[in-house]
Amino acid sequence: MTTLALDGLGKRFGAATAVADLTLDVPSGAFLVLLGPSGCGKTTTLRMLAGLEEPTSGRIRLGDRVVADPAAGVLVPAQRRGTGMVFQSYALWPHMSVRQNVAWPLAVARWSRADRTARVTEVLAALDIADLADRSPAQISGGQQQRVAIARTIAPRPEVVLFDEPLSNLDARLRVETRDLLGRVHRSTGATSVYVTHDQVEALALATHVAVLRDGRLEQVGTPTELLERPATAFVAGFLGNPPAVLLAGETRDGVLRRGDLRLADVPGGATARHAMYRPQDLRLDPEGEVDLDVVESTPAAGDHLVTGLVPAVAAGRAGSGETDAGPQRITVVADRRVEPGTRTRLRLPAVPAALFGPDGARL
Ligand SMILES: Nc1ncnc2c1ncn2[C@@H]1O[C@H](COP(=O)(O)OP(=O)(O)OP(=O)(O)O)[C@@H](O)[C@H]1O
Repeated sequence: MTTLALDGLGKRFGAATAVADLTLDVPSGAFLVLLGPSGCGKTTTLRMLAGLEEPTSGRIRLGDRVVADPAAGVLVPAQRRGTGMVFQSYALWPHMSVRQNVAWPLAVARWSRADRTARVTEVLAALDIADLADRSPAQISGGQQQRVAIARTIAPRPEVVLFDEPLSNLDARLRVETRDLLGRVHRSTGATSVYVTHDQVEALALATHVAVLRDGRLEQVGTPTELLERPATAFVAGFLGNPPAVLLAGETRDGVLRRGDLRLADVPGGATARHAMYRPQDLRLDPEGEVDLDVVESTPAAGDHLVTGLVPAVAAGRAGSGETDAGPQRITVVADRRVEPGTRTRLRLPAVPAALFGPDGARL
């Protein structure tokens, strides 16, 4: 079983930095999801783990083996890392049957014929595709092709399985089905897995650990619950969760965070706060509330309604010079009734926000 440790990992492409100083450790058997907006460095990190990209700095350890350490001249080639990768495009051999595709890496690794046959039968059954064994990739659907690609990757029992947005070419229903299947496969193989996505619903469903990246840097790594309950930065708070936490921007004056005339929170210890965080379920729609909300969407969800609206910008002149990002903010709250889009209502805030974040985004 294999732990995974990145230590100060960095990758530059010419003058551009794709990944900077990435340090994280996950235990053996973890399902680590790399999550973040487009261009934040997820795929580059995954490709460095696979050995498809050479780091410019730092170190990668898989178990007790250093597989990349440019300062020490170490770069273990992809095929000797004990990793397997599932791509967004299924990349099956078109001229081979499903069975032959899955057997291929075992033949390359010189498994005996008997072991190959037994293992192929086992993984085809695990992925519910035994009845497709003799078809060619052209004769099966996209969802089935992705199952074959997953079967082919896990067949040689890699210690680390890497997934690069494997579900993004599937329709919504197949995405959920295949996601469940991936969870099942992970639980049964126990292989340490690293999974790249920008879909946080997928991330929260599968992950034992989530690393949120932004502009090539790690914002936070932890279990999904840790990140949801104790986000380290305003970015994580506003990115993760369905719906994510609500952040209201304001300005700290005389130890109080204010949004225009509204007092959001006392700020302890002479610190400067920039954002107050509220959990969507702690905000109530109330015509007597403190904050206006211009409703743009009202979606039924599990007996409640997700009401999305814009909190208008703080009036010019009242915001104060330091308050740069108090413009209209799109937020979603959980309400017990539908609210007509196009109408204005108000939000009642709890007396104390769930967290405060400073001007650098860090939690106070
Ligand atoms: N081969 C390359 N040459 C130059 N720049 C690159 C190369 N590969 C990636 N980059 C840049 O590095 C940054 C990180 O890219 P990366 O593909 O890792 O992001 P990502 O988080 O996976 O994005 P997405 O979700 O859109 O796939 C981006 O700014 C990208 O343009």
